[in-house]
Amino acid sequence: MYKTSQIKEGIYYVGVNDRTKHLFENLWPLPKGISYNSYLIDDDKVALIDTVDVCYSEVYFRKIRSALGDKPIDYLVVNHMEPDHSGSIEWLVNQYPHITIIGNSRTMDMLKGFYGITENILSIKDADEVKLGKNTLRFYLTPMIHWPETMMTYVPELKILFSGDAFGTYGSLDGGVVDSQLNSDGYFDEMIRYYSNIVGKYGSPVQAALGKLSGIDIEVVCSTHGPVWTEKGNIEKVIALYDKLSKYEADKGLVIAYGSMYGNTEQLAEIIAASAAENGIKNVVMHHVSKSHQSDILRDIFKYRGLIIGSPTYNNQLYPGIESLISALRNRNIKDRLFGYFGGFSWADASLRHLKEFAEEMRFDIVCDPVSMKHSLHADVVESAWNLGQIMAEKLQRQD
Ligand SMILES: Cc1cc2nc3c(=O)[nH]c(=O)nc-3n(C[C@H](O)[C@H](O)[C@H](O)COP(=O)(O)O)c2cc1C
Repeated sequence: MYKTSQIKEGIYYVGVNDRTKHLFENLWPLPKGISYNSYLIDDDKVALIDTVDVCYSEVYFRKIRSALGDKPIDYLVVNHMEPDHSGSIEWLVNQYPHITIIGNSRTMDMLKGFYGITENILSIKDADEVKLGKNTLRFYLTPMIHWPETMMTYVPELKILFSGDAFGTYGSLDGGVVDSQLNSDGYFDEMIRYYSNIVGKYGSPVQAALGKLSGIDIEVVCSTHGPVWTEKGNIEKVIALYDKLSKYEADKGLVIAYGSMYGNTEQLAEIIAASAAENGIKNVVMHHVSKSHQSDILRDIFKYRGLIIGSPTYNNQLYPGIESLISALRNRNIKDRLFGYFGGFSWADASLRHLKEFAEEMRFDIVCDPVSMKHSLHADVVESAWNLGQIMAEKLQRQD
Protein backbone atom coordinates (compact mmCIF):
# COMPACT_ATOMS: atom_id res chain seq x y z
CA MET A 1 0.00 0.00 0.00
CA TYR A 2 1.07 3.57 -0.65
CA LYS A 3 -0.04 6.88 0.75
CA THR A 4 -0.62 8.68 -2.54
CA SER A 5 -0.17 12.47 -2.51
CA GLN A 6 -3.28 14.47 -3.30
CA ILE A 7 -2.54 17.67 -5.18
CA LYS A 8 -6.10 18.98 -5.29
CA GLU A 9 -9.36 17.28 -4.56
CA GLY A 10 -9.48 14.18 -6.76
CA ILE A 11 -6.03 14.81 -8.33
CA TYR A 12 -3.34 12.38 -7.18
CA TYR A 13 0.37 12.20 -7.81
CA VAL A 14 1.35 8.67 -8.85
CA GLY A 15 4.83 9.38 -10.22
CA VAL A 16 8.08 7.76 -9.13
CA ASN A 17 11.64 8.76 -8.22
CA ASP A 18 14.68 7.40 -10.02
CA ARG A 19 17.84 7.72 -7.92
CA THR A 20 19.79 4.98 -9.68
CA LYS A 21 20.19 6.27 -13.24
CA HIS A 22 23.47 8.13 -13.74
CA LEU A 23 22.75 9.78 -17.06
CA PHE A 24 19.41 11.02 -18.36
CA GLU A 25 19.08 10.06 -22.05
CA ASN A 26 22.45 8.37 -21.39
CA LEU A 27 23.87 11.86 -21.77
CA TRP A 28 23.04 14.24 -18.93
CA PRO A 29 24.23 13.64 -15.34
CA LEU A 30 21.67 13.11 -12.61
CA PRO A 31 23.54 13.88 -9.37
CA LYS A 32 20.26 14.31 -7.52
CA GLY A 33 18.20 11.76 -9.45
CA ILE A 34 15.03 12.54 -11.37
CA SER A 35 11.30 11.99 -11.00
CA TYR A 36 8.92 10.68 -13.65
CA ASN A 37 5.63 12.34 -12.83
CA SER A 38 2.23 10.90 -13.58
CA TYR A 39 -1.13 12.15 -12.30
CA LEU A 40 -4.49 10.55 -11.70
CA ILE A 41 -7.79 12.43 -11.98
CA ASP A 42 -10.49 10.58 -10.07
CA ASP A 43 -13.82 11.90 -11.37
CA ASP A 44 -16.93 10.16 -12.79
CA LYS A 45 -14.50 9.03 -15.43
CA VAL A 46 -10.92 8.36 -14.34
CA ALA A 47 -8.02 9.77 -16.32
CA LEU A 48 -4.30 9.14 -15.99
CA ILE A 49 -1.92 11.78 -17.32
CA ASP A 50 1.25 10.24 -18.78
CA THR A 51 3.02 7.16 -17.40
CA VAL A 52 6.55 6.47 -16.09
CA ASP A 53 9.78 4.83 -17.20
CA VAL A 54 9.30 1.08 -17.77
CA CYS A 55 11.77 0.24 -14.96
CA TYR A 56 9.22 1.59 -12.48
CA SER A 57 6.04 0.01 -13.88
CA GLU A 58 5.56 -2.25 -10.88
CA VAL A 59 5.76 0.42 -8.20
CA TYR A 60 3.70 2.74 -10.43
CA PHE A 61 0.94 0.17 -10.65
CA ARG A 62 0.92 -0.21 -6.85
CA LYS A 63 0.59 3.55 -6.46
CA ILE A 64 -2.33 3.67 -8.87
CA ARG A 65 -4.01 0.79 -7.04
CA SER A 66 -3.55 2.56 -3.70
CA ALA A 67 -5.38 5.60 -5.00
CA LEU A 68 -8.08 3.85 -7.05
CA GLY A 69 -8.56 0.38 -5.64
CA ASP A 70 -10.31 -1.78 -8.24
CA LYS A 71 -11.88 1.16 -10.05
CA PRO A 72 -11.03 1.06 -13.77
CA ILE A 73 -9.15 3.81 -15.59
CA ASP A 74 -11.10 5.25 -18.51
CA TYR A 75 -8.45 7.40 -20.20
CA LEU A 76 -4.72 7.66 -20.50
CA VAL A 77 -3.68 11.08 -21.78
CA VAL A 78 -0.30 10.93 -23.51
CA ASN A 79 1.17 14.41 -23.48
CA HIS A 80 4.56 13.12 -24.56
CA MET A 81 5.78 9.85 -26.10
CA GLU A 82 9.42 9.91 -24.99
CA PRO A 83 10.01 6.53 -23.30
CA ASP A 84 10.62 7.98 -19.81
CA HIS A 85 6.89 8.82 -19.91
CA SER A 86 5.42 6.36 -22.37
CA GLY A 87 7.46 3.35 -21.19
CA SER A 88 4.65 1.91 -19.05
CA ILE A 89 1.90 2.26 -21.67
CA GLU A 90 2.04 -1.31 -22.95
CA TRP A 91 2.03 -2.60 -19.43
CA LEU A 92 -0.86 -0.28 -18.48
CA VAL A 93 -2.93 -1.49 -21.43
CA ASN A 94 -2.39 -5.08 -20.24
CA GLN A 95 -3.64 -4.15 -16.76
CA TYR A 96 -6.52 -1.99 -18.05
CA PRO A 97 -7.52 -3.45 -21.44
CA HIS A 98 -10.51 -1.11 -21.82
CA ILE A 99 -8.55 2.08 -21.32
CA THR A 100 -8.81 4.69 -24.12
CA ILE A 101 -5.57 6.40 -25.04
CA ILE A 102 -5.84 10.10 -25.86
CA GLY A 103 -3.26 11.85 -28.01
CA ASN A 104 -2.96 13.72 -31.30
CA SER A 105 -2.26 12.37 -34.78
CA ARG A 106 1.52 12.46 -34.18
CA THR A 107 1.05 10.52 -30.93
CA MET A 108 -0.95 7.84 -32.74
CA ASP A 109 1.83 7.27 -35.24
CA MET A 110 4.31 6.79 -32.38
CA LEU A 111 1.95 4.59 -30.33
CA LYS A 112 1.74 2.27 -33.31
CA GLY A 113 5.45 2.41 -34.04
CA PHE A 114 6.75 1.99 -30.49
CA TYR A 115 4.09 -0.25 -28.95
CA GLY A 116 1.93 -1.62 -31.81
CA ILE A 117 -1.15 0.08 -30.33
CA THR A 118 -3.86 0.96 -32.87
CA GLU A 119 -7.10 0.31 -30.96
CA ASN A 120 -8.96 2.13 -28.19
CA ILE A 121 -7.41 5.41 -29.18
CA LEU A 122 -8.90 8.88 -29.33
CA SER A 123 -7.12 11.36 -31.56
CA ILE A 124 -7.78 14.94 -30.48
CA LYS A 125 -7.12 18.30 -32.14
CA ASP A 126 -6.03 21.57 -30.61
CA ALA A 127 -8.53 22.92 -28.01
CA ASP A 128 -10.67 19.75 -28.09
CA GLU A 129 -12.26 18.80 -24.78
CA VAL A 130 -13.21 15.57 -23.03
CA LYS A 131 -15.63 15.75 -20.11
CA LEU A 132 -14.80 13.59 -17.08
CA GLY A 133 -17.68 14.64 -14.80
CA LYS A 134 -17.02 17.69 -12.64
CA ASN A 135 -13.83 18.31 -14.58
CA THR A 136 -12.95 18.74 -18.23
CA LEU A 137 -9.74 17.90 -20.05
CA ARG A 138 -8.81 20.52 -22.64
CA PHE A 139 -5.88 19.80 -24.92
CA TYR A 140 -3.37 22.24 -26.33
CA LEU A 141 -1.06 21.04 -29.06
CA THR A 142 2.43 22.38 -28.31
CA PRO A 143 4.58 20.65 -30.94
CA MET A 144 8.38 20.49 -30.63
CA ILE A 145 8.70 20.97 -26.90
CA HIS A 146 10.76 18.97 -27.69
CA TRP A 147 9.16 16.23 -29.83
CA PRO A 148 6.55 16.76 -32.56
CA GLU A 149 3.65 15.12 -30.68
CA THR A 150 4.08 17.13 -27.45
CA MET A 151 0.89 18.59 -26.06
CA MET A 152 -0.46 19.92 -22.77
CA THR A 153 -3.68 19.16 -20.93
CA TYR A 154 -5.58 21.79 -18.98
CA VAL A 155 -8.39 21.31 -16.48
CA PRO A 156 -10.26 24.65 -16.50
CA GLU A 157 -12.39 23.90 -13.42
CA LEU A 158 -9.25 23.43 -11.27
CA LYS A 159 -6.94 25.70 -13.29
CA ILE A 160 -4.38 22.90 -13.50
CA LEU A 161 -1.99 22.61 -16.41
CA PHE A 162 -0.37 19.26 -17.11
CA SER A 163 2.53 20.62 -19.08
CA GLY A 164 4.52 17.56 -20.17
CA ASP A 165 8.28 18.16 -20.11
CA ALA A 166 7.84 21.94 -20.12
CA PHE A 167 8.78 23.50 -16.75
CA GLY A 168 10.39 20.20 -15.74
CA THR A 169 13.60 19.84 -13.76
CA TYR A 170 16.19 17.24 -12.91
CA GLY A 171 16.19 16.17 -9.26
CA SER A 172 14.11 13.57 -7.44
CA LEU A 173 11.23 14.60 -5.21
CA ASP A 174 12.55 14.06 -1.71
CA GLY A 175 9.59 14.01 0.63
CA GLY A 176 7.29 16.64 -0.85
CA VAL A 177 5.80 16.63 -4.31
CA VAL A 178 4.23 20.09 -4.31
CA ASP A 179 6.50 23.17 -4.09
CA SER A 180 4.83 24.30 -0.84
CA GLN A 181 5.99 21.05 0.82
CA LEU A 182 9.65 21.28 -0.14
CA ASN A 183 12.58 23.64 -0.45
CA SER A 184 12.42 24.39 -4.15
CA ASP A 185 15.52 26.66 -4.29
CA GLY A 186 17.84 24.07 -5.87
CA TYR A 187 15.36 23.12 -8.58
CA PHE A 188 15.53 26.39 -10.52
CA ASP A 189 19.16 25.96 -11.55
CA GLU A 190 18.34 22.38 -12.48
CA MET A 191 15.41 23.66 -14.54
CA ILE A 192 17.85 25.80 -16.54
CA ARG A 193 20.19 22.83 -16.98
CA TYR A 194 17.27 20.65 -18.09
CA TYR A 195 16.06 23.34 -20.49
CA SER A 196 19.50 23.95 -22.00
CA ASN A 197 20.22 20.23 -22.40
CA ILE A 198 16.85 18.97 -23.60
CA VAL A 199 14.66 21.80 -24.88
CA GLY A 200 17.28 24.45 -25.77
CA LYS A 201 17.06 24.03 -29.55
CA TYR A 202 13.35 24.79 -29.61
CA GLY A 203 13.10 28.45 -28.60
CA SER A 204 10.47 29.31 -31.23
CA PRO A 205 8.11 26.40 -30.43
CA VAL A 206 8.40 27.29 -26.72
CA GLN A 207 7.48 30.88 -27.55
CA ALA A 208 4.49 29.64 -29.60
CA ALA A 209 3.35 27.47 -26.70
CA LEU A 210 3.71 30.29 -24.17
CA GLY A 211 1.63 32.48 -26.48
CA LYS A 212 -1.07 29.81 -26.58
CA LEU A 213 -1.08 29.51 -22.78
CA SER A 214 -1.02 33.25 -22.14
CA GLY A 215 -4.80 33.62 -21.95
CA ILE A 216 -5.22 30.73 -19.53
CA ASP A 217 -5.59 31.13 -15.78
CA ILE A 218 -3.06 28.72 -14.24
CA GLU A 219 -2.99 27.92 -10.53
CA VAL A 220 -1.11 24.62 -10.67
CA VAL A 221 1.59 23.44 -13.08
CA CYS A 222 2.09 19.68 -13.15
CA SER A 223 5.16 18.89 -15.19
CA THR A 224 6.50 15.42 -15.95
CA HIS A 225 9.74 16.01 -13.96
CA GLY A 226 10.31 17.76 -10.64
CA PRO A 227 8.01 19.63 -8.28
CA VAL A 228 4.37 20.50 -8.87
CA TRP A 229 4.26 24.30 -8.97
CA THR A 230 1.42 25.82 -6.97
CA GLU A 231 2.79 28.88 -5.23
CA LYS A 232 1.95 32.15 -6.93
CA GLY A 233 5.53 33.43 -7.11
CA ASN A 234 6.78 30.09 -8.40
CA ILE A 235 4.27 29.78 -11.24
CA GLU A 236 5.20 33.24 -12.47
CA LYS A 237 8.86 32.41 -12.01
CA VAL A 238 8.87 29.18 -14.03
CA ILE A 239 6.86 30.73 -16.86
CA ALA A 240 9.12 33.80 -16.91
CA LEU A 241 12.17 31.54 -16.92
CA TYR A 242 10.90 29.63 -19.95
CA ASP A 243 10.06 32.90 -21.68
CA LYS A 244 13.55 34.26 -21.04
CA LEU A 245 15.44 31.11 -21.98
CA SER A 246 13.43 30.55 -25.15
CA LYS A 247 14.23 34.10 -26.26
CA TYR A 248 17.92 33.37 -25.52
CA GLU A 249 17.95 36.31 -23.11
CA ALA A 250 20.59 36.08 -20.41
CA ASP A 251 21.98 37.72 -17.28
CA LYS A 252 25.08 39.81 -16.90
CA GLY A 253 27.88 37.32 -16.58
CA LEU A 254 30.63 35.59 -18.50
CA VAL A 255 31.37 31.98 -19.36
CA ILE A 256 34.94 31.18 -20.36
CA ALA A 257 35.07 27.70 -21.87
CA TYR A 258 38.46 26.45 -22.92
CA GLY A 259 40.52 23.37 -23.66
CA SER A 260 44.14 22.94 -22.74
CA MET A 261 46.60 20.05 -22.81
CA TYR A 262 49.69 21.60 -21.25
CA GLY A 263 48.31 24.68 -19.52
CA ASN A 264 49.23 27.55 -21.87
CA THR A 265 45.68 28.13 -23.12
CA GLU A 266 44.47 27.76 -19.55
CA GLN A 267 46.77 30.56 -18.39
CA LEU A 268 45.32 32.79 -21.10
CA ALA A 269 41.85 31.97 -19.79
CA GLU A 270 42.92 32.94 -16.27
CA ILE A 271 44.13 36.35 -17.43
CA ILE A 272 40.91 37.06 -19.35
CA ALA A 273 38.84 36.03 -16.32
CA ALA A 274 40.87 38.21 -13.94
CA SER A 275 40.50 41.16 -16.27
CA ALA A 276 36.71 40.70 -16.53
CA ALA A 277 36.48 40.54 -12.72
CA GLU A 278 38.72 43.58 -12.27
CA ASN A 279 36.39 45.42 -14.61
CA GLY A 280 33.31 44.64 -12.56
CA ILE A 281 31.93 41.28 -13.70
CA LYS A 282 31.15 39.20 -10.63
CA ASN A 283 29.57 36.27 -12.45
CA VAL A 284 32.55 34.73 -14.22
CA VAL A 285 32.26 30.97 -14.74
CA MET A 286 35.23 29.04 -16.09
CA HIS A 287 34.88 25.61 -17.64
CA HIS A 288 37.74 23.42 -18.75
CA VAL A 289 35.90 21.35 -21.33
CA SER A 290 37.80 18.19 -20.37
CA LYS A 291 36.70 18.51 -16.75
CA SER A 292 33.28 20.18 -16.70
CA HIS A 293 30.38 18.19 -18.06
CA GLN A 294 28.87 19.71 -21.19
CA SER A 295 25.51 19.66 -19.42
CA ASP A 296 26.79 22.29 -16.93
CA ILE A 297 28.58 24.33 -19.59
CA LEU A 298 25.37 24.58 -21.63
CA ARG A 299 23.42 25.62 -18.53
CA ASP A 300 25.84 28.47 -17.86
CA ILE A 301 25.93 29.59 -21.49
CA PHE A 302 22.12 29.81 -21.43
CA LYS A 303 22.39 31.78 -18.17
CA TYR A 304 24.98 34.39 -19.12
CA ARG A 305 25.28 36.83 -22.01
CA GLY A 306 29.05 36.84 -22.33
CA LEU A 307 30.85 33.88 -23.89
CA ILE A 308 34.57 33.49 -24.51
CA ILE A 309 35.91 30.28 -26.03
CA GLY A 310 39.57 29.28 -26.15
CA SER A 311 41.21 26.35 -27.89
CA PRO A 312 44.67 25.09 -28.81
CA THR A 313 45.08 24.02 -32.41
CA TYR A 314 44.81 20.24 -32.47
CA ASN A 315 45.77 18.41 -35.66
CA ASN A 316 44.79 21.48 -37.63
CA GLN A 317 41.40 21.52 -35.92
CA LEU A 318 39.92 22.67 -32.64
CA TYR A 319 40.58 20.86 -29.38
CA PRO A 320 38.10 17.91 -29.39
CA GLY A 321 36.12 19.08 -26.33
CA ILE A 322 35.71 22.53 -27.87
CA GLU A 323 34.63 20.95 -31.17
CA SER A 324 31.97 19.06 -29.27
CA LEU A 325 30.84 22.15 -27.34
CA ILE A 326 30.43 24.33 -30.41
CA SER A 327 28.51 21.54 -32.11
CA ALA A 328 26.12 21.49 -29.11
CA LEU A 329 25.73 25.27 -29.30
CA ARG A 330 25.06 25.14 -33.04
CA ASN A 331 22.49 22.44 -32.43
CA ARG A 332 20.71 24.68 -29.92
CA ASN A 333 20.77 27.78 -32.17
CA ILE A 334 22.12 29.78 -29.26
CA LYS A 335 21.70 33.49 -30.08
CA ASP A 336 22.56 36.99 -28.95
CA ARG A 337 25.83 36.36 -27.16
CA LEU A 338 28.69 38.80 -26.71
CA PHE A 339 31.56 36.69 -27.95
CA GLY A 340 35.34 36.61 -27.65
CA TYR A 341 37.85 33.93 -28.59
CA PHE A 342 41.45 32.97 -28.12
CA GLY A 343 43.72 30.16 -29.21
CA GLY A 344 47.18 28.66 -29.08
CA PHE A 345 49.34 26.93 -31.66
CA SER A 346 52.96 25.91 -32.19
CA TRP A 347 53.50 25.88 -35.95
CA ALA A 348 50.31 26.64 -37.94
CA ASP A 349 47.25 28.16 -36.31
CA ALA A 350 43.81 26.77 -37.15
CA SER A 351 41.80 27.24 -33.96
CA LEU A 352 41.11 30.94 -34.44
CA ARG A 353 39.89 30.38 -37.99
CA HIS A 354 37.44 27.71 -36.85
CA LEU A 355 36.20 29.81 -33.92
CA LYS A 356 35.74 32.83 -36.19
CA GLU A 357 33.66 30.76 -38.63
CA PHE A 358 31.56 29.51 -35.75
CA ALA A 359 30.98 33.01 -34.31
CA GLU A 360 29.99 34.41 -37.70
CA GLU A 361 27.63 31.54 -38.39
CA MET A 362 25.95 32.11 -35.01
CA ARG A 363 25.84 35.86 -35.67
CA PHE A 364 27.41 36.56 -32.32
CA ASP A 365 28.54 40.06 -31.46
CA ILE A 366 32.34 39.64 -31.57
CA VAL A 367 33.60 42.12 -28.98
CA CYS A 368 37.19 42.53 -30.30
CA ASP A 369 40.02 40.83 -32.16
CA PRO A 370 40.89 37.35 -30.91
CA VAL A 371 43.94 36.60 -28.81
CA SER A 372 46.52 34.47 -30.60
CA MET A 373 49.31 32.75 -28.70
CA LYS A 374 52.29 30.96 -30.28
CA HIS A 375 53.98 28.50 -27.90
CA SER A 376 53.46 30.33 -24.60
CA LEU A 377 52.45 33.53 -22.87
CA HIS A 378 54.51 36.53 -23.92
CA ALA A 379 53.99 40.11 -22.79
CA ASP A 380 52.03 41.16 -25.90
CA VAL A 381 49.72 38.14 -25.56
CA VAL A 382 49.06 38.92 -21.90
CA GLU A 383 48.25 42.48 -22.92
CA SER A 384 45.71 41.45 -25.56
CA ALA A 385 44.15 38.83 -23.23
CA TRP A 386 43.65 41.51 -20.58
CA ASN A 387 42.17 43.75 -23.26
CA LEU A 388 39.68 41.05 -24.28
CA GLY A 389 38.49 40.61 -20.68
CA GLN A 390 38.16 44.36 -20.25
CA ILE A 391 36.21 44.99 -23.46
CA MET A 392 33.90 42.07 -22.70
CA ALA A 393 33.28 43.47 -19.22
CA GLU A 394 32.54 46.95 -20.54
CA LYS A 395 30.05 45.60 -23.09
CA LEU A 396 28.37 43.46 -20.46
CA GLN A 397 28.12 46.46 -18.11
CA ARG A 398 26.33 48.41 -20.83
CA GLN A 399 23.61 45.74 -20.77
CA ASP A 400 22.16 47.26 -17.56
C1 LIG B 1 48.18 16.19 -30.42
C2 LIG B 1 48.59 17.60 -30.73
C3 LIG B 1 48.30 18.15 -31.95
C4 LIG B 1 48.66 19.45 -32.25
N1 LIG B 1 48.36 19.96 -33.46
C5 LIG B 1 48.82 21.21 -33.79
C6 LIG B 1 48.58 21.75 -35.08
O1 LIG B 1 47.92 21.15 -35.93
N2 LIG B 1 49.06 22.99 -35.36
C7 LIG B 1 49.79 23.71 -34.46
O2 LIG B 1 50.23 24.80 -34.75
N3 LIG B 1 49.99 23.22 -33.21
C8 LIG B 1 49.53 22.00 -32.85
N4 LIG B 1 49.76 21.50 -31.60
C9 LIG B 1 50.44 22.34 -30.62
C10 LIG B 1 49.50 23.05 -29.66
O3 LIG B 1 48.43 23.61 -30.33
C11 LIG B 1 50.22 24.15 -28.91
O4 LIG B 1 51.37 23.64 -28.30
C12 LIG B 1 49.34 24.83 -27.88
O5 LIG B 1 49.98 25.96 -27.39
C13 LIG B 1 49.02 23.88 -26.74
O6 LIG B 1 48.25 24.57 -25.78
P1 LIG B 1 48.12 24.05 -24.29
O7 LIG B 1 49.44 24.28 -23.62
O8 LIG B 1 47.04 24.88 -23.69
O9 LIG B 1 47.75 22.59 -24.33
C14 LIG B 1 49.39 20.22 -31.29
C15 LIG B 1 49.65 19.66 -30.05
C16 LIG B 1 49.27 18.37 -29.76
C17 LIG B 1 49.61 17.80 -28.42
